[in-house]
Amino acid sequence: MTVNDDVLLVHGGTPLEGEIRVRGAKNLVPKAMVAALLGSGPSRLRNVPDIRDVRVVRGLLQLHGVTVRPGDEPGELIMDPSHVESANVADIDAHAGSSRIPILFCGPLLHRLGHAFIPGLGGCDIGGRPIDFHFEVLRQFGAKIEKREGGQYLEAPQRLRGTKIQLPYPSVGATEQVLLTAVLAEGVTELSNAAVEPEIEDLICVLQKMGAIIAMDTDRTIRITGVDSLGGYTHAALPDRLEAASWASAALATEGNIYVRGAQQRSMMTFLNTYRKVGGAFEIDDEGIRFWHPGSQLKSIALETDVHPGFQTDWQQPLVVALTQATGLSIIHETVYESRLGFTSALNQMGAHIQLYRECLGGSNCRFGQRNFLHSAVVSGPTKLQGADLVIPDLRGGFSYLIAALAAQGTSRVHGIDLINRGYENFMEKLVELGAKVELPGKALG
Ligand SMILES: CC(=O)N[C@H]1[C@@H](OP(=O)(O)OP(=O)(O)OC[C@H]2O[C@@H](n3ccc(=O)[nH]c3=O)[C@H](O)[C@@H]2O)O[C@H](CO)[C@@H](O)[C@@H]1O
Ligand SMILES: C=C(OP(=O)(O)O)C(=O)O
Repeated sequence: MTVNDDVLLVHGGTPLEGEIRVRGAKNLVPKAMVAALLGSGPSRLRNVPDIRDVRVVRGLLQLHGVTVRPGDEPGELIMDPSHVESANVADIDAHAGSSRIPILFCGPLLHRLGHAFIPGLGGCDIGGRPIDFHFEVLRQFGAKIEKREGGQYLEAPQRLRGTKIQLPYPSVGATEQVLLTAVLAEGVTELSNAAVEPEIEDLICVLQKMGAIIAMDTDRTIRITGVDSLGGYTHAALPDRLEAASWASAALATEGNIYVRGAQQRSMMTFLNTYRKVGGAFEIDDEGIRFWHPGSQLKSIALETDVHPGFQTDWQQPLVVALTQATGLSIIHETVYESRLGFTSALNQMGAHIQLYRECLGGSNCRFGQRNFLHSAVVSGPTKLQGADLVIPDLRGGFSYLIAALAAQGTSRVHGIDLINRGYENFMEKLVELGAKVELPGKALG
């Protein structure tokens, strides 16, 4: 369901209980869809969630002449790039500001067409989010880049060449940029200081199925041997570990019990360790993970976000809501995005005690220390939360507000809920299934 109405009424105080299912990861599926552009034949992607970022990429692929149609199974997409060369990309501007994904079209389009136009990016407003690494690596491959009205124009005067790249920081997007470009470049590319998130490993699996040669070393080095052509792939996307953790945090904050079908231990090990330290309970089986509040007091913790295998930054915001219910002082050090703690001011209006600091309060000094970024927090708990008027600031912050409203006494009005559809499939139906008391004014739910 797509929610057009912008306000959700949340009557808090009811534990979330029941079962929901997570499907393919928001941070993998759109990239696997972009990879289909590299193939000479059709690709088949399974476990595709119905979220806005997928719809955006589907639109972009179609604009570039890729035929995208549902397969026989629910959540299956078949993408045929046979007609990319003859596509007319007139309406690309309509996709400006839609998501982070358009930047990843650079390599595939340069290989196929010799040129690309990339509209301005969207994504969550949680920091400056520059794309300098992306352009720097594309230049190293031999691309020419020019700023034009509404975006960036790129050209590859000749076949892109493999190169030696050292990322200044293990950026997920820049690592994917290198992978999607190097697979068809001439010769070998060696990427050091690469990001190694599970979604990147899954993208590597997709590319290997297409015929790519990619080796991952243990020291964040990825070596790609370019090939002359790639075929299509058949792949089931890895499940969304970020959505799964959001529901786990919701179970904890509302004193509930949620079975997340599809959640996988392997990609969530760091989150699970932290969840246990906070006092959350979980049980893993072959189909998913059950998360619940065991009834005892929750414990405060010190937490630092980091690149994989560290604590993923997208897990941070929902867990902070649960930490408002823990006894004592929790310390959060956000080291990936400089402005990702801004969402806490609304939690304070609801009754939380969260103080932000410019200093690095974790065990390490990060890129944001000694600068003007409120990127550390001290959460003092437990505090009773009260319903409030909330405006959704970003994807995970938005889901965190939903959790806070569900945990609070009284009614909250949550504005801007459509943003959550960018990364959480059918979240309203899931909330209703879990017994949440939510209302879209003027509409029946459930
Ligand atoms: C669609 C998608 O997969 N989004 C994820 C992806 O975002 P995304 O790929 O945008 O995140 P990056 O890993 O690139 O960003 C990490 C850090 O590097 C900086 N940076 C990045 C690129 C660049 O050219 N220059 C630069 O300075 C960013 O400002 C940020 O501080 O990884 C993030 C980190 O796990 C997740 O939070 C996002 O959910
Ligand atoms: C930051 C996120 O996503 P994006 O990179 O798409 O803005 C997120 O999923 O929390």
